[in-house]
Amino acid sequence: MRHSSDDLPVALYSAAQVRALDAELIAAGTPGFALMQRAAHAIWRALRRSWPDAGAVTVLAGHGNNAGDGYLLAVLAVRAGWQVRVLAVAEPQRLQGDAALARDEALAAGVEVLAWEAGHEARGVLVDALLGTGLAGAVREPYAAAIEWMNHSARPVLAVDIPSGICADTGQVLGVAVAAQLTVTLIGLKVGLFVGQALDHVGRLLFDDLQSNVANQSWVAQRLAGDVLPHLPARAPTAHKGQLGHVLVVGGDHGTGGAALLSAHSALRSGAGRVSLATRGEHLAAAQSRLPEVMSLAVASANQLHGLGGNITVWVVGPGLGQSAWGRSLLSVAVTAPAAQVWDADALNLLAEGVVSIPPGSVVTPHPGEAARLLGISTQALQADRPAAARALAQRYQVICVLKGAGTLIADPMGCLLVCDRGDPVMAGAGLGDVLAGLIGALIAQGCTPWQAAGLGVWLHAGAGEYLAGKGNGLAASDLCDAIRHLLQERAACRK
Ligand SMILES: NC(=O)C1=CN([C@@H]2O[C@H](COP(=O)(O)OP(=O)(O)OC[C@H]3O[C@@H](n4cnc5c(N)ncnc54)[C@H](O)[C@@H]3O)[C@@H](O)[C@H]2O)[C@H](O)CC1
Ligand SMILES: [K+]
Repeated sequence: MRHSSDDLPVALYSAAQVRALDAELIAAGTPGFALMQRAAHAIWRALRRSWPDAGAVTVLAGHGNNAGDGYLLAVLAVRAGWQVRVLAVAEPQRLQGDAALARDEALAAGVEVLAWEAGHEARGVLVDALLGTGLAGAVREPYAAAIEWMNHSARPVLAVDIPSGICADTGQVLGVAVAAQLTVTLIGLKVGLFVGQALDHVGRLLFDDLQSNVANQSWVAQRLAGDVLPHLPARAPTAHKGQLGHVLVVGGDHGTGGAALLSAHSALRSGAGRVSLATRGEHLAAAQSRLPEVMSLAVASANQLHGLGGNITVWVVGPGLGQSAWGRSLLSVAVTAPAAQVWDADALNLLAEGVVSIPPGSVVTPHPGEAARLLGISTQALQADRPAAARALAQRYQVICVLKGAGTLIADPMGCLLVCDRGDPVMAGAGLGDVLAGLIGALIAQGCTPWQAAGLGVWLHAGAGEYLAGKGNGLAASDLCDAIRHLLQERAACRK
């Protein structure tokens, strides 16, 4: 699944911030019940547009305001002549405030309200109004059983605000979560809709701000949207390679030369003026025949690398580097170089071991396993709160951290966070990280700051994956390079 992100805003909020926005709106004179009515209208519009001929809807209702939205939706559906049933997972008498008013309105409108039981038939479109931003801790019974029931119903599911069971801050499944075809989220986009396991649960995403005008509020993260990313400076007619940076890729120990070659290929195709590769001698013949444009050097010891330093703009260190004495010694030269640094793969494993310190302001591109090692936590703990992990890494090492995986995150040491909502499962394959590291290096070489290069690089990389997804699985990492080149050209063309 992917989100339909074209017309979504870029600002992402925490659950607490959305609750605060909600409270501010109410304090400013819009009654909570009016917001709930607007929410119901937004959900009903989305439901009718997505399933115009369904004719029947079953609302699964909890006992918070998320349920209130569901009860008012039921009113709209029954008025439109649809068959409507609310299955109340918590006793309807537990509802309070606006949610209780919504329940009363539904009963007055003639909506059938029954206590949920596993034996009920699932009719029409299922509306998940069990748990929203008020979810706290692992989903308890009978909510968990009702969520399983929905997931096994083989009916289309529309989630109100957020699929029940997904944490609005981290995107993690808290025990069990609704797998929706469509989520209609309200007031502000929650960061948890875009990261972690949420990507398997949200389905298509629609947004309605309920006219809350949240644009000026502070947010916790931003969607990585094409229109806020930098463009590479246009090349002057007299441009020459010396102005477009020199990327040095360092890596490729015994048996892992392909990773370094992929990074170098990627840097070349992404427009770096010059690309060099420092690798084991055994990879030289392959490098020279596959990438004749790249200056490939056999490096047996750290001393040989010292001599290269002077004219390099960006070091991309780590693809296939290994963790032997050879890799360690090359990495210890890299840290002394007066140039930008992009560290990937084994450079990060060596960093986690404390072999070297990384220069502040560098870019690191860990996958979850590498990131967990850097933080000294389990991969499971890391995945449970990816935004927090990306921020912690950026702060601990004073670097730009690109935490890879579906919903790649980019964090800086100040706590700024970007979330990539592009990409495709065809990208789950070997070598794609090597391509990303080379791409980010090439963007820095051409004048982007490390932060800009990380954002633009992740966006182009994921966009290239989407672009090639139609061709099916079996994507080779090197295929991405031409697609990235094409997308870079498209961005340049848009600008004219
Ligand atoms: N005017 C408004 O307030 C609007 C709210 N909107 C919707 O409201 C929800 C948020 O509502 P809230 O009442 O804060 O919380 P929930 O409905 O998500 O649920 C809280 C309810 O659930 C119980 N609970 C919490 N954790 C668990 C758990 N792990 N297992 C089982 N039960 C749990 C808890 O006891 C609470 O009573 C928001 O998402 C919107 O959908 C609208 O946006 C309109 C305006
Ligand atoms: K929900």
